[in-house]
Amino acid sequence: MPALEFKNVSCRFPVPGGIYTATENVSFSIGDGEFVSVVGPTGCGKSTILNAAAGLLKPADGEVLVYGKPLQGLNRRAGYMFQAESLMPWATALENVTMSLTFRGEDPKHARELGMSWLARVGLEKFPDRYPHELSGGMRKRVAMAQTLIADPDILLMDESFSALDIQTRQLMEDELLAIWQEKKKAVLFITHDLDEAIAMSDRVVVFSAGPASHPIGDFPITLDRPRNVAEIRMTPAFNECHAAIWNVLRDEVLKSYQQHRAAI
Ligand SMILES: Nc1ncnc2c1ncn2[C@@H]1O[C@H](COP(=O)(O)OP(=O)(O)OP(=O)(O)O)[C@@H](O)[C@H]1O
Repeated sequence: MPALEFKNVSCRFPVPGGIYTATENVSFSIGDGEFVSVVGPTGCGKSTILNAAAGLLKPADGEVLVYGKPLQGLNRRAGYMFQAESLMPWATALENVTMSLTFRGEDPKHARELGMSWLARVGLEKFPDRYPHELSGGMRKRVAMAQTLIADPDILLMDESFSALDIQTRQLMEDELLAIWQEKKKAVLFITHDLDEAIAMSDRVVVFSAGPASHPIGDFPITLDRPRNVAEIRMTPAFNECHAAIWNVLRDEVLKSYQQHRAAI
């Protein structure tokens, strides 16, 4: 049974003068423990689909199934990691990481121990008492990753999670995420505008068409060996073959989207 399934999901938004159909009849699924990336031109509905999977947005038509059950309300089996900073500025790194456990009423000693083990897992065991403004952007992302993973969600929803980072830090974070994923085997829906990142990380890459009424137009299995080092794998011929095949489909959509934006200016 898939961890997450989109069945004919259409999402529409009221806009001045009418209704904008962002996505139309989106159907694809993510198996338990599978890492799936969604790529597509800007504004094609990637975040919209992720919000529908999180239960933050109710589709106008169709449904999202979580382990076979129609999603109603928030997706409680999922953890989210967005592009924007999600840490509480008034809480230390450790307090941020353990926040969900604290809200759940977990024993504080247990929460602290688990929090410290997650901080160690992301390489921040020496900084439990630092506040977000005392950490670098990469360190804050590590705290956010530990904060998401400590709740042990079955599904990870990640929206451009690393795109604000410099390239070296980004690759370190990607490797870190892959190492944790390899160990814990969560189902991952990974939204990115970066095709290289999508291929390096994923088991499958789903390509969305340009909007409006965006929908999947390609679903590519990525059979590159694991474990992967995201910087090294980009230099292999197999990676380049995947890239060429997917870009062949994505290129036209990116051009369409670019022309639409130019026409709208
Ligand atoms: N609340 C909203 N009201 C009106 N239109 C919206 C709303 N949310 C999204 N849209 C529109 O729906 C389309 C899809 O938006 P979405 O943010 O999902 O795209 P995206 O693929 O994630 O974009 P990007 O790659 O630029 O982050 C866009 O045209 C956007 O303007």
